[in-house]
Amino acid sequence: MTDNTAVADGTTDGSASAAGPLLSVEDLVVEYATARGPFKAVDGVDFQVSRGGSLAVVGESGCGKSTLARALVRLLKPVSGRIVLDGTDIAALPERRLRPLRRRVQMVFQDPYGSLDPHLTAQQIVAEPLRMAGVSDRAQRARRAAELIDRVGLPSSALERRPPEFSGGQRQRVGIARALASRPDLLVCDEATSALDVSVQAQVLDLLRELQADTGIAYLVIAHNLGVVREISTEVVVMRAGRVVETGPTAAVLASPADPYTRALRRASLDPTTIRGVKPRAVLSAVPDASSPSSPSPVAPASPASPASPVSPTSPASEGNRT
Ligand SMILES: Nc1ncnc2c1ncn2[C@@H]1O[C@H](COP(=O)(O)OP(=O)(O)OP(=O)(O)O)[C@@H](O)[C@H]1O
Repeated sequence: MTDNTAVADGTTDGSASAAGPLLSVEDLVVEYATARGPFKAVDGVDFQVSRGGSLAVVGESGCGKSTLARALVRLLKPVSGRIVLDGTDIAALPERRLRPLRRRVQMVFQDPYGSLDPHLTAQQIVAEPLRMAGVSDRAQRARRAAELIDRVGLPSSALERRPPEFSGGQRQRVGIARALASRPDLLVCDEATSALDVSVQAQVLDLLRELQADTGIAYLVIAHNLGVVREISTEVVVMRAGRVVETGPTAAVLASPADPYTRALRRASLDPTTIRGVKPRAVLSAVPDASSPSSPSPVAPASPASPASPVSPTSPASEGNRT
């Protein structure tokens, strides 16, 4: 990377070819090894994200959203299916060939308290991906980190502060700056605002929208809050028990959902007893699942008594957090 400005403002480097979707997910299956055998947390999922587009994946707790997100950044290795990033299927690429592509898809995590190293300054946190990307000049890295911190709306004094000295919203801004450092084409935001107060949530969503307008970065937003989905996405994928039950333009799907499960999600998100858009599982699990009529309560997680490591040889622990 040699273009300081582009790195600093998060713009993509133009290496993506212009034709076709940025990301195409095809018949993706991700399993966990459990005491009772392999468990399909993501079961034949298909969707596409256009260049500069914004797609939300929505569904109640346990439907497989985070598993999907982690597979997309290859913190988990799918058992089958394709993840075609700008023409290259990364689903099964060995780490050596994956490494140069990792910078193009970055992730912002839900927990702004746990996803940043508390011992590092914001400058070190944001500069680290630059070092990994081969920017060897320390002064150059520091300059770019300062530009990114400014870009996400934090004062320059933030550079010398450590995560415990920030509020949740400020930490999430540092996480976004870190994710932008490698000039990704796609940001996967896994419940990136759900740990934040409503007003702070709105500020972070505003920031994400501004960044997209300025840079053309694409978003894949994992959310259970339909308010967030409305705010940030133009396309939506509704997941239930590892499968896609409905997909389409966000406005149309939320205005008149075709699937009973989406209707139940929408009702739940409007219900005052809903906690941050999540209805207690019992209500949603009452919606019959057309795809598996024999299972009366398919929304209930088929999670094992004792979750085991993923089936894939490439576990999150072994691949680590690349952002
Ligand atoms: N390490 C694991 N081993 C076995 N099963 C797992 C493991 N991690 C998740 N699961 C199961 O996989 C399913 C999908 O989990 P996942 O975390 O992807 O759901 P989610 O939709 O992101 O939920 P939430 O919104 O609560 O984060 C759940 O049934 C969960 O219990």
